[in-house]
Order: sequence, then C-alpha cells, then structure tokens
Amino acid sequence: MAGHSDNDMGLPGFDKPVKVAIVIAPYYTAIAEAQLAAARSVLEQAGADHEVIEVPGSLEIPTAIGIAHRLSNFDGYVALGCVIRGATSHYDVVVNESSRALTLLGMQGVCIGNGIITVENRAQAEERADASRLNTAGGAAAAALHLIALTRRFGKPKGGVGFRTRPDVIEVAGDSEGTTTA
Ligand SMILES: Nc1c(NC[C@H](O)[C@H](O)[C@H](O)CO)[nH]c(=O)[nH]c1=O
Ligand SMILES: CC(=O)[C@@H](O)COP(=O)(O)O
Repeated sequence: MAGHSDNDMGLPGFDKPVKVAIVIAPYYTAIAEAQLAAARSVLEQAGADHEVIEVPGSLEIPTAIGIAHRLSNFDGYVALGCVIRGATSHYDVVVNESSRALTLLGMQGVCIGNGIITVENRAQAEERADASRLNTAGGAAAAALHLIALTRRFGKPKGGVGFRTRPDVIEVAGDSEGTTTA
C-alpha cells in the first residue's frame, strides 16, 4: 500500500509488454533517489520495461510527458518530484501548475501516476519518498500501471452489434467493390 490508503489494489497483470517512462525532477537528490528506487521496484514487480527521463524541476514534468507522448511510444508515465514550501508563493505555482497540467494530460487519455511530493519540510518529504514508509512513488507507479491496464481493457476489439473497421481493409467511398484490401 502507498500513502495513507488502507486499500491495496495489488498490481495488474499484462499479456503484452508494457513500456513506462519515469519522468523525474531530481530537485532534491536523496529524495529523488528514494523515489526512483521505489517506483522501479513496483514496475519490476509488474514486469514493466521502463526508461528514466530527468528534467530540472517539477514544472517541467508535464511538458516532458507531453513531448514523450507525442514523439515516442510509452504506455504510461510515472511523474516523480519533490516540492518543499519556501518563503514565497512560488511553491503554490509549482504545486498547482504541475498537478493541473498532469491532470489535463490524463483527461486526454495519457496514463500518468502522479508521484510529485508536495510538502512543508524535508522530514515530510523523506517519509513519503521512503518505500518502507509512505511509498508515494511506488503508489504512483502502481497507479500508472492500473491506468494502462484500464486502457487495454477498454481498447480490446468489441464483439456484439455495430459497424467496426478492419485494419486489413480500406473502405473507399463510391467504389463498386466497396473495399480494397490493404
Ligand atoms: N522549488 C522547487 C522547484 N522549482 C523549480 C521549478 O520546478 C522549475 O524547474 C523552474 O521554475 C524553471 O521552470 N522544483 C521542484 O521540483 N521542487 C521545488 O521545491
Ligand atoms: C517550491 C519552491 O519554489 C521553493 O523552493 C522556492 O523557495 P522560495 O519560495 O523561498 O523562493
């Protein structure tokens, strides 16, 4: 289980390979190392291949995911970062805008587990980054895997009524044959 949740959903199984990008902002080195280890452990338990993409700060994580989603072929993403409140309102900008941007990507169907820690102090960050304590990065990895599994569950060819296209057939309007085979 991760965070304060008492509900352990376990991990989904996959019958086809899964490719995940861990997009991490190692703003605080030791925190990032703990988050990365925790996320990797979960992805390895699920048999998911993964790559690590580093960005300077948490504000860059959504942009990096957007770029990777547009230009690469990852099934999902684990966003890892740590934002510790300072003396100004910049904390609110980083926290609110990074989470908002990740949510907007998610609403477009990008499978993202958000493991960006947003805390008041270093001790809170360490507790959440530690896989043996609140394990928020492990939870984010599990969340991404569950969204990938959901996508595959709903993306399976449907039986039942209704027209559906076939990948080997190109429908050409007005063609007397109606179809050509690709
Ligand atoms: N203060 C923290 C930041 N700030 C940097 C921003 O995320 C961003 O990289 C910068 O504004 C340039 O665009 N980032 C964190 O991840 N954690 C912080 O505590
Ligand atoms: C979360 C932040 O952006 C923070 O580290 C910046 O610190 P400060 O508000 O003291 O400039």
